[in-house]
Formats: sequence, structure tokens, C-alpha cells
Amino acid sequence: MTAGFFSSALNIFLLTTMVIFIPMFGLGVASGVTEPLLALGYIFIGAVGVQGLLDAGDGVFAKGWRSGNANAPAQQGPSSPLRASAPAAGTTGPDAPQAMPDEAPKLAPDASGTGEASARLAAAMTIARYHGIDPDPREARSVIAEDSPSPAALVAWFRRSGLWAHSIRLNFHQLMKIDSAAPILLLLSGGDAALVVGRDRDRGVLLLRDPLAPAFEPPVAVAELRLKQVWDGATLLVRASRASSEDEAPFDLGLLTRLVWGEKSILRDVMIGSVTITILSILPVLMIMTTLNTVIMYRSFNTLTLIIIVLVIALVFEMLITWARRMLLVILACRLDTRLNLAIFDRLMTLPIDFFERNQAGELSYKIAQFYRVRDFLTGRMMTTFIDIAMVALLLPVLFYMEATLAWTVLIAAGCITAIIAAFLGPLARMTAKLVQAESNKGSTLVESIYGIRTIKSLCLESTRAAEWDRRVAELGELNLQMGKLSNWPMVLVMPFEKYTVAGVLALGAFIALSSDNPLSLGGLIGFMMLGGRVAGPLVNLARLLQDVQEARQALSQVGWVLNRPTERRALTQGLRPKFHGAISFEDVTFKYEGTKVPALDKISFAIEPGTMLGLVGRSGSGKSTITRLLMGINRDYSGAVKIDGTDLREINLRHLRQSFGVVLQDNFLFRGTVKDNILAGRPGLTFEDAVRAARLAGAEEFIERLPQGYETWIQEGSPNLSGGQRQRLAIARALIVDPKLLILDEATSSLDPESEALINANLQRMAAGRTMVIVSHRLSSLVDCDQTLVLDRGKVVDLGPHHELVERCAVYRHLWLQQTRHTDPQGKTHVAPAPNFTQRG
Ligand SMILES: Nc1ncnc2c1ncn2[C@@H]1O[C@H](COP(=O)(O)OP(=O)(O)OP(=O)(O)O)[C@@H](O)[C@H]1O
Repeated sequence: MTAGFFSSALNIFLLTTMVIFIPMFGLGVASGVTEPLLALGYIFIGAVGVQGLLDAGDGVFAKGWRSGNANAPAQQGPSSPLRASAPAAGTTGPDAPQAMPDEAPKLAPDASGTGEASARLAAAMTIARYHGIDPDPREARSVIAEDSPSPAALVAWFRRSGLWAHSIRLNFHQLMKIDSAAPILLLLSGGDAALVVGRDRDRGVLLLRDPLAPAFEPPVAVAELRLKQVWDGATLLVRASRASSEDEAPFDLGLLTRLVWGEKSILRDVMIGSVTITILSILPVLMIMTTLNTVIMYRSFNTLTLIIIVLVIALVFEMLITWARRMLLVILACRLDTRLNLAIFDRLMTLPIDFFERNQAGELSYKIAQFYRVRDFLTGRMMTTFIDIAMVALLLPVLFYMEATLAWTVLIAAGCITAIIAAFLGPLARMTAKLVQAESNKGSTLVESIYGIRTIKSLCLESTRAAEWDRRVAELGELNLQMGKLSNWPMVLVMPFEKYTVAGVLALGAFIALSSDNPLSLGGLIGFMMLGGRVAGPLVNLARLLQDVQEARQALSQVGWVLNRPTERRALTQGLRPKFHGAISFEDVTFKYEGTKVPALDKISFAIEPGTMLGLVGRSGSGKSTITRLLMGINRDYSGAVKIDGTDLREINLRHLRQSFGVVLQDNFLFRGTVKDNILAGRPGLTFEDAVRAARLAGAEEFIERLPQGYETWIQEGSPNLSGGQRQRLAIARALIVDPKLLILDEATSSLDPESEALINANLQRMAAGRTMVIVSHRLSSLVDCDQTLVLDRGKVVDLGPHHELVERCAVYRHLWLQQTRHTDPQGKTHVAPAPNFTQRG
């Protein structure tokens, strides 16, 4: 029997039981003779509740983290009979198979695997192509690393590729009923896979395609019995449309609510547990009432013994269910936490680079860290409120049954508490916004100071930073004080109403008992007081929830400020993936940075052949780095066209473009890890030999071999144990390891000492072999050997040509050249050329 079946049965059982037993409680109270019946009822409810919760808990543990329902394990066992089967001759049933988008997917050499090992990967790639996504086999292999990828890994890959995917268990008949023409991925035993491409409902067979078979092979007709031998129901459904809309959905309360709602089964079980606990918690109250009313009056020891036994049993069940409910809440919190973390990082990685450049790292990290408040709200207050609602819904009718007047007063007291809190909500929200901003400022100052500690220390800026920190702390302290003062008011004002629900009820109840014709029994009064307190507390919590929602909203707006930006997801997952040769052309390209008035590039046009070594020169701010940024797709809102091998850059898949480029900047970040890890940079399929080859080409081999542990030497964050030249050569090796067709060196040698620079320059020609290279440098001596040099000035092209021609004909270039080589002039003459007119062309 499945967990799902059991849970459904549990719900029906429990609801039925409650419907029967709740009125019985009332009857029991009224007659005072139903204790044995009640005891049996509680035992039954408790038993069913505990078993249900534990069962649900197991289900939760079994689920994968990433996918919504990725609990279908990778199977082991015999492989698919598909390949051995005869094709489905004449399969022209009512639901004929749809055409596959391509041949059996061609995987990169490192992605091929053998036979069944890559069947799931091949099937996933076929489906992606069907939905118009052209996946990169290398990337697919890096994400789906195992030979027999699990459903969770496949779902993660589909989502990353911009598709909606869901792992689910289906049976043969459900598959037959699906009307969609899109192929469905069946995960067969032994890591194998099959694609459902059609159905012949007249014959009652599915038309399956082997993902590794050539496209011209017809699909195989498979009946239920045969499929069952290799398939236990593990299925992946993939869709195109919903993916992008969900991934791009704003990061707001709606999205989070959907995320929580995605855990319906846990929520349901928590609710069941809460209802059961509430019912069990009414029991002691009823028992006390009975004790006071019956046992004492009639000195009935038998009833007392029975009551004690029932109370002990109820207590044990309450403990068990409370434990199970807590476990469920912990699991829920962990799952939400993990999902939020994954979603946030995923979104963050798809934001464009220029967004990170425009905003301070400290501010960004602080704002993103605010998500913990949202998480706490979702898994803390919101959950307890969820539980409270169950309690109030169950207890209120009981209270009204016991004494309507008293119940009304409790409700009115709770209403007054809500009104008081609601009145303070506006000012509290405004104060919260100020507090969050002040905390953000303080957090940014701290993070910035840590990031910039080198500069702070070397420029002796400690006291300036300390003064700023003091200011931020004082500002926050002041606001915290104001917040404390403000929030103190509602807390004090609600006290009389809170107290009323406990002590006031007793007094009023006694008064009613004395003055009414139908006096409330002593037991009833005490029982009412105990239950009244249990209702008032949750009602007050409900009111306080309003305040917490405000706080969560504020925190969410901080996170949303970072994450709700236009992402590059579409460009990263869609577009052409051509094989590059390396021809580059700029056609009338004009580009302006956001917030600036003057264009950084102004009608730039030039073209170079594949394999060209292109130098970019010009004064500071002339637009050299901007050209490389456009080439890397960092900035895409330019006019004109940038083309690679004649294809407009904006039509090329961004991930593919960046993977095809090697880039070395002036300051390169090396990750914590060994030298080898840094050169390989986590790229799958690359070996130690590749790392050695790249290091040799980058001129890094000799210093690596001199390091204490060679390629295994550990590099700290920020690589303080390497010199600038060593760091740059490692960065070059890292860029060269994928053998890029385009290599960009942007001021890669500018900060190096002459010896390190000479070392790298000496290798330039070797590095350039077989690829197009774009080198930005202020030192013209590094560019003498370039095939072409592009001279820029104030965002315009001044000239393009080899060094010897430029020295002759380009005044700007000649001026820069002479400035830099004056000291080497054998005649010792200065300024043989007149100062150039910078607007002059050619
Ligand atoms: N992120 C940015 N935001 C706004 N303006 C920018 C940005 N980056 C560069 N600029 C401006 O664009 C122009 C071209 O800058 P770019 O960095 O391309 O010049 P460069 O020739 O590489 O200069 P340098 O040799 O000093 O690195 C400059 O005027 C610069 O101020």
C-alpha cells in the first residue's frame, strides 16, 4: 500500500472520527457518563494520527531536495528490452508518434559515455531540442555528472536550461490518457530511459523511442506487461512555457506562498497533527470538569481511576503527536530553507554582470541575507498561526456550547487586541522600513571594510572607517530605541484584554453562575477558563501576525530589490551555438553606459579575420575595455551590430559565447583550492595533463614546479601566496585550458613587473596560434607583434593597421609610441613627432 493511499485513508478516517467524537464531547460533558467512550475515541484518534504523521514524515525524508517531487530513485536492474525489440510496424494509430527534433543527440566526446550509461542524458537532450532549446552537451555533462542521472539531477538540468520539469510516478494507463504531443521521459531500470512519443489507444500500446537509436528508426509499440518489467512508474514531464514564467516570476510573497504551498502534503499532515493535539488537549479540561462535578459530588473512586487512566493515555498520545508534528515542522523548515537558497543563488547567477558592477558588494550581500527573516517568518510565525487557526476553529464552538455569553466576551477581548495592534501597524511598518535601511547601511559598511581592508590599512583609513561605523551604529541604536518605545505601547495596552481571557472570565463566570437561573457548574467554569485561555492566545497571535507580515514584507522588498531585476536567463538558455572560427566585426556600434551622457563607443566599425592577433590601444577612457565587454556579451543594449563569423552576437547563446572565450583581466580572482583546481576551474572532462599543457602554454609551468607541492599547492582566497605575475600566468592557463577560439587579454600584463610581463609577452605568439586574440594594453611594446592594432580615441576608431604602418601614418599611435619609447631612442632625442590632433583620423 502506498504512502499516498495511506495518507488519504488517514484523512478520511480522522475527519469521520472527529465528526463523530466532537459532538460526543458535548454529550459527555452534559451527561457525565461517556468517559469510557471518550477514552476509546481518543485512543483511536491518537493512534491514527501518530501513524499518519510518521508515515507522512517518511515520505518527506524520502523526497529529493531540488525537485518538487523527486522521490523516484534511480533504478538498478535489467536493461531495456526496447533495443532488442522489433519496430512497431505500421504504427499509425489514432495518436501517431510525433517527429523528433533531431537525430539521436550527438554528444561531445566527453559526454558520450557508453550505451545505456548516457541514455537518460540523450533522452533529456532530445526533449530539450523538441522544446526549442539547443543544449550544450558539455554543460549537460557537467550538470548531469553521473552515468545514471537521478530524476532530481535531470529536473535540475531541465530547469537550468529554461524548461519546466517535474518528476512524478505514473502508471501505464495514466500515460495512455495524456494528450500532450510532447515526448515524455520514462526512467527505466538500470539507468536506462525511453521516450513516449505516441499512443495507439485501439491496440492499448505506447509508442516508445530509444533515445540512443537513430531518428529514422520507427518507435517501438510496447504493451503494459512488457513495460512493467523495466519501468516502475518513474517519469519526467517536461514543458516549455511555464518554465520561463516561473523562473522569471518576481521574488515576492506570492512566489514564497507558492513555494510553501508546494509542500502541501507536509502542511496537511501538520494540520492533521494540530487538530488531533487540540482535540486531545480538550480532554484534560473535560476530565477536570467531570472530576469536579461528578467524582467529588458522588465520591466515585471508579470514575476517578478511569479518568486518570484516560488522562495518562491521552498524554502519551499528545506527546507522540507533538513530537511527530515538530519533526514535520523541522523538515518543512529545512526543505524551504534549501529551496529558497537554491532559488536565490540560481536567480543571482542569472543577473547581468553590469548590475553587480553598479552596486556595492556589501549592500548586495546584506540585502540578500535578509531572506533569513523571510524564511523565519515562513517557517516560524506563519506556521504557528496556521496551527493556531486549527485550534481556534475547534475550540470556539466548544466555548459557545459551554457558555455563549462568556464566549462572546472572549471573542470581543480578542477583537480589541486586534484593533489595538492594527492601530499601531502603520507607524510600526514605517519604523521597520527605517530600521531595515539602517541595518542595511551598517551591514554594507562592515562588508565593505572587510573587502577593502588592504586599502584601508595601507592608506591608514582605520579611523575614517571607524567614524563611519560609529555613525551607522548610533543611527541604528537610535532607531532601535524608538522602535522599542513604539512597540511597547501595544504590548501594554493589550494586557488588560489578555488578562481578561483568563482571570476576567472566572469573575464574570462566577457572577453569571450566581445571578442566573441556570447556574454554570464549578467544573464548567474552570473548564471554560482553561479553554478560553487557549483560544485567546492564538487570536492574539493572529493579530501579531499582521505585524510580522510587515516585517517580512520589508525584508522581502530588500531581497527583491536585488533579485527582481531583468535576468540573462533567456540569453543564457536560448540562441545559436555556432562553432566559432574567430572573425570579428563591429558595424556602426554605438554604446552608452547607463547614467552617462557621452557614448563610450561612438559609431565604431572594423573587421578582423579569424586567427588575427588584434591590439587595442588608446588613451585612458577611449573605450578599449568597452569593446571587450561588448564582445563578451556583458553589455548588450548597443546600437549597430557586433558579429562573430558573420552571426550577430545577440543571436548567439550567451553561455556558449562565454564558454568559447578565454578572458584574462588585469585583476583575476583565483578560487580557494589547489593550483590544479584553479587551472581546471571545475570544468568536467578535463584532466591533469590538460592543466599541465595549459600551464606550459601560459608560461606558468616553471614557477608551478618550483612551488612546494607543485600543482597540488594550496591557494588561499585572494591568492596572497602568489606574486602578481604568477597569478596572471595561472589566470592565462585557466583561460587557455578550453582551447578557446577567442582569447581576450584586457590589461593582463599592466600591473606586472617588466620581467613577468616579458615572460608573458614572449609566449603571446605561441598562445595566439590557431585562435583570434584581442589584447588591450597601455604598453605598446606588448602589441608590436600584433597583426592589427585598433587605435581608439574618445570612443571613436582612429585607425587600424599593423604597428609599422601605424607608426608611419597614425599621429595618435605615433605619439603614444614615442612617449613610451623615448628613453630607448638611441639619439636621445625627444618628441620627433608633433603632438597629434586627437580628432584626426588615419
Ligand atoms: N561601468 C561603467 N559605467 C559608466 N561608465 C563607464 C563604465 N565603464 C566605463 N565607463 C566609461 O566609458 C568610457 C570608456 O571606458 P573604458 O573602460 O572602455 O575605457 P578604456 O579605454 O578601457 O580605459 P582604461 O585604459 O583606463 O581602462 C570612459 O569614459 C568610462 O568613464
